[in-house]
Amino acid sequence: MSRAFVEIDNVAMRYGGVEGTLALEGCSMNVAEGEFVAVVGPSGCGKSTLMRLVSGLWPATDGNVVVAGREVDEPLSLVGMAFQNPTLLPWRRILDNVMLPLEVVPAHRARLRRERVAYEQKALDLLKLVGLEGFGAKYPYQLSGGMQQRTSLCRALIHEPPLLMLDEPFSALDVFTREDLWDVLQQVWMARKPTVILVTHDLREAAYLADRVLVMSSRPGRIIAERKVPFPRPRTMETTFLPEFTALVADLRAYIAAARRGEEVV
Ligand SMILES: Nc1ncnc2c1ncn2[C@@H]1O[C@H](COP(=O)(O)OP(=O)(O)OP(=O)(O)O)[C@@H](O)[C@H]1O
Repeated sequence: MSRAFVEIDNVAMRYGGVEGTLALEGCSMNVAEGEFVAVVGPSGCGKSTLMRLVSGLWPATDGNVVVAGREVDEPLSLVGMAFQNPTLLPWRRILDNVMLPLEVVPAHRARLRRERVAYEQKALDLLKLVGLEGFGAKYPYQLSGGMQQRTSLCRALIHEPPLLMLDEPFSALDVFTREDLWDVLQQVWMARKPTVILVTHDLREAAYLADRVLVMSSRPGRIIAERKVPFPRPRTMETTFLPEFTALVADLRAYIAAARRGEEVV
């Protein structure tokens, strides 16, 4: 970990003009290159908004967002995204949905033409990793919501982006599948060390996966607390039974409860 890869400086975001909803205000945070950061906070505090600004999907109303040393003013190509709503293209098979970033990101397009078979194998390997072996030829409507969410995780990973933006990527999954996918993500992070920003409501998930957990205030959202996560990797289910893990989750829960009441967090 070294220089900041993502720099968010005093950002505000208001939807719908001057009378609209102020989602973020005075929001600042840095994420180092190769760091795994989780963002937690009360419902509606602006977490998804923050993700959209960093990914370049929306411009900030005020303040600066810099990624890899460049002001973000258009959708980023170095990012892999998996959001709450998987938004798969219904007319494309699962394998073709996973391969979509390779067709969209210019650096991969030419290589895809030359090395289609190798890329397809990589997509199939990813599908296998998330438990979707044999589903590559299906269409999204033939898969459950959770399976579509897993597909969207594969799509976020296929082009090995240096920045992963994950907005509740596991929220539609049952607890066992979710915990399996924590390990998949942990494995991917340990192997490649992408910079990751994960938004989640699941405080165990944040503590299991992240190097650092940032807590947001109620809307308008800003970062009001941070906790480093000290547990060595690979973390396992045993880690989650440690008293220190339980204490960390309890602290995060208390921060969010205070934020919901509008209290300052120390
Ligand atoms: N496209 C939009 N147009 C207008 N208002 C919006 C839009 N998107 C979000 N908002 C508003 O901005 C605020 C923050 O929303 P956002 O989705 O970023 O919160 P969140 O923390 O991700 O919520 P949750 O935890 O419930 O997923 C909310 O009041 C929401 O209604």
